[in-house]
Amino acid sequence: MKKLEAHLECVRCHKTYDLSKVRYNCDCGGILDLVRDLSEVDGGELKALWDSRWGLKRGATSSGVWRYKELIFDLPDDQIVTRQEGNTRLYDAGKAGVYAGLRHFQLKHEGENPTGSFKDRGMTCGTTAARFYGAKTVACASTGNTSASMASYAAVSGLSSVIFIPEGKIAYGKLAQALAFGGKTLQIRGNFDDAMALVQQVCHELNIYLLNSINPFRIEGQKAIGFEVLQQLDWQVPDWFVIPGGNLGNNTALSKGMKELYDLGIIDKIPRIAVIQAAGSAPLYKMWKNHTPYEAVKNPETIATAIKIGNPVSWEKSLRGLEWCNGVVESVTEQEIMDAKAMVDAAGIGAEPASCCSVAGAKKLVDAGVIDPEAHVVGILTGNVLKDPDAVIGYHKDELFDHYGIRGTYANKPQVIDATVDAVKAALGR
Ligand SMILES: Cc1ncc(COP(=O)(O)O)c(C=O)c1O
Ligand SMILES: N[C@@H](CCOP(=O)(O)O)C(=O)O
Repeated sequence: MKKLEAHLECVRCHKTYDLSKVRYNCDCGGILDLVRDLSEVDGGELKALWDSRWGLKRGATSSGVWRYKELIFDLPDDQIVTRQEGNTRLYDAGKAGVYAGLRHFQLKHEGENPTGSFKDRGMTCGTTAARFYGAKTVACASTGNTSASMASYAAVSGLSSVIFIPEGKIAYGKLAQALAFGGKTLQIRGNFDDAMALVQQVCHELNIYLLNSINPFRIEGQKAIGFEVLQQLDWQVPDWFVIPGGNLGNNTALSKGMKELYDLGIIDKIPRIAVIQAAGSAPLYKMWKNHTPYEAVKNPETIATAIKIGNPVSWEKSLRGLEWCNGVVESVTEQEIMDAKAMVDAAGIGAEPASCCSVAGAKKLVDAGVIDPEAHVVGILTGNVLKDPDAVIGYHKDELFDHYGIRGTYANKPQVIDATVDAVKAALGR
């Protein structure tokens, strides 16, 4: 297969740049996409190549990202930084499907990636790009998962990493990962949006390579979530994808990837995408629902700390993606997130709170008549259940009301009993 040359293109003014220099923004301020000319590509040949790599046991293209490297970042295998990410399972939603009112509901579990979230798909590509550009240090702002992933991939590839997190506002599992993997962790007095603004300034001034999803290589890697779902479905296209939205890189990647497959003739329709935001952190939802200009949310709030983001960097790309796929945006309350999570967890699948916006949102859209109960829907679970144990325990002990107004509707309360058989019998109702 002939290598597809890529360049950067501004989403706002369409000015192009070659890849010789690191760039995240256009001169006009717009953010950049990695673009390839697909007009000469034989989609059938590409699909056959990707299918031939399915199930490979070793080597870079056994990764669920680099299997598709022609449309991700086409480098020789020995230049690729990988932890064999991807290859995550696509589950039947079970109880969570019944809860959402859907007969054909599947959940793609991105929490099964090496560091427990979808970020690994973007990070394998981002750190490969960091090495491509000769960077020594990488940095990110994070609500937790990006930093866990970046710290790991930086350690694997011999780069140092600097992490900017909002102090006290990220889940413990994620903070633990950042520290364990050796990321220099700076806790900012402020929220994620403050950290995001700061890290961009710092990377510019100190010549550090930025690994948030404003980096177009991150988006390319995350496209592989959608590619892999379609390959798992033998290239049958679901009617809908439902995906949580925070900094809005992931839905951007999903829609970009689907559009590319459609342009290549690999799929014959673009699935619709529903982006789900937490009601207290929902700038895209507000804009989309009210047809108003973009406005950041000043003090974003939600128990789903991964998506506690008021000023997402990829909102423009998100809107473009919604147009491509006839998408919708929905918002869900704190109670809806945690009840949906209880269902995902009780189905034996499990995921962190932000992930469960997919299920809460699917239910809401079915109830509203937007998604047909007979539709084939794929929800993306973005992070592992163990990332945020406090949220799980708080819900099941019904201790979240005072702070979040959340009741443990489906709580599985732990019980304290005496160490006697009689006490066990009483507890089991025998
Ligand atoms: C677990 C989890 N789910 C969802 C999201 C939202 O993804 P995005 O920022 O790409 O919209 C994030 C991060 O923002 C996350 O960590
Ligand atoms: N949830 C994210 C927020 C940053 O998102 P990114 O995709 O732009 O890196 C996180 O885990 O930090």
